[in-house]
Amino acid sequence: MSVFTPLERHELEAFLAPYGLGRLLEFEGIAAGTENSNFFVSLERGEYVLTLIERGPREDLGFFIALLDVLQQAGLPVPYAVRTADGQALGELAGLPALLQPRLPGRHVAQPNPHHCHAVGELLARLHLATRGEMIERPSDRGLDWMLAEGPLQALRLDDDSRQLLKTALAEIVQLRPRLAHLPQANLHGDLFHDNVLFDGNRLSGVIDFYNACSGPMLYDLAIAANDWCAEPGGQFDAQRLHALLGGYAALRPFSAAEAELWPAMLRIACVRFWLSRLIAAETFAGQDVLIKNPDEYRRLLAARQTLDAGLGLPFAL
Ligand SMILES: Nc1ncnc2c1ncn2[C@@H]1O[C@H](COP(=O)(O)OP(=O)(O)OP(=O)(O)O)[C@@H](O)[C@H]1O
Ligand SMILES: N[C@@H](CCO)C(=O)O
Repeated sequence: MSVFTPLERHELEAFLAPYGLGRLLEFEGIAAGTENSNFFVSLERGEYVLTLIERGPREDLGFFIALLDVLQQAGLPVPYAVRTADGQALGELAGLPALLQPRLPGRHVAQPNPHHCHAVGELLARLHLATRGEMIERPSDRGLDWMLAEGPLQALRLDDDSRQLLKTALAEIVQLRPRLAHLPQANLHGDLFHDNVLFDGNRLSGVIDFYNACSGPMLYDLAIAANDWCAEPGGQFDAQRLHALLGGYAALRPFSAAEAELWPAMLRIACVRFWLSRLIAAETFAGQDVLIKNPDEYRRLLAARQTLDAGLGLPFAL
């Protein structure tokens, strides 16, 4: 399971004392997740999730805390940082930065349907609208520069067809880069997969795992979500789910003409990002007891995105 840093009860109790939330009743490592160590923590005064941040520089944590405060104030169901009695959001446990957040209700959906996709589209639009006015700058550490640096290295490990597929996609990124920089921007979730959203019945009750959040083109966030929420196992889009996601989004934030034009390319870029990160994770954690997601799924998605079926473009382009 993906608890990289196990905790002893006594060290957790010492960490939790300044929050003033009562005695520790129970805690349990969470198997899901691939990047950080997470624990469900039951305290006398409520249910929480403790995250030990395993990846990324500590100075970025101020960004996550500030962004989640903005989103919580905008009414989004997010895991903002609970403060200690003297106002500290960020602690340290087992030598790692540590955050305590409310445990959000609901469960992950294994098989998203159009209703779920519509709700995710709306949620993403609300997230973008809440931040576009006063976007908090943070370039993604897995942005275009990273793709162009890592892509050629990972290409060396691939078979001929896959290498060609990746190289074509990287060349497209180089060519489109100046236009991508002019797309409308906001803060992005950056990883809005179905294992990062909770539903309580039909109600979207939580969005979690903001550790890939950044600032950037809003269209990129939508492409990441579309690739995960609306694809068939072979990589092709399910038209009903895709229309539901895009419709839910566009009802709150209509698309621009430039976004409509760049949509097919943005879907491919979002495939490259996760194909590469999964290839790297598979290599880094090979043989370890850590959840490793299949890189090949994103090779298939990228191959399927070489052409976009008529009717699957952005529906409400201006
Ligand atoms: N605030 C929360 N409320 C309820 N459940 C949560 C919360 N935070 C995390 N979880 C649970 O813990 C699991 C792992 O958390 P998360 O996805 O943040 O881990 P990660 O290692 O950072 O992720 P990923 O692999 O998605 O990048 C989630 O799938 C969810 O079930
Ligand atoms: N959601 C990512 C893992 C975390 O970045 C993936 O499915 O590859």
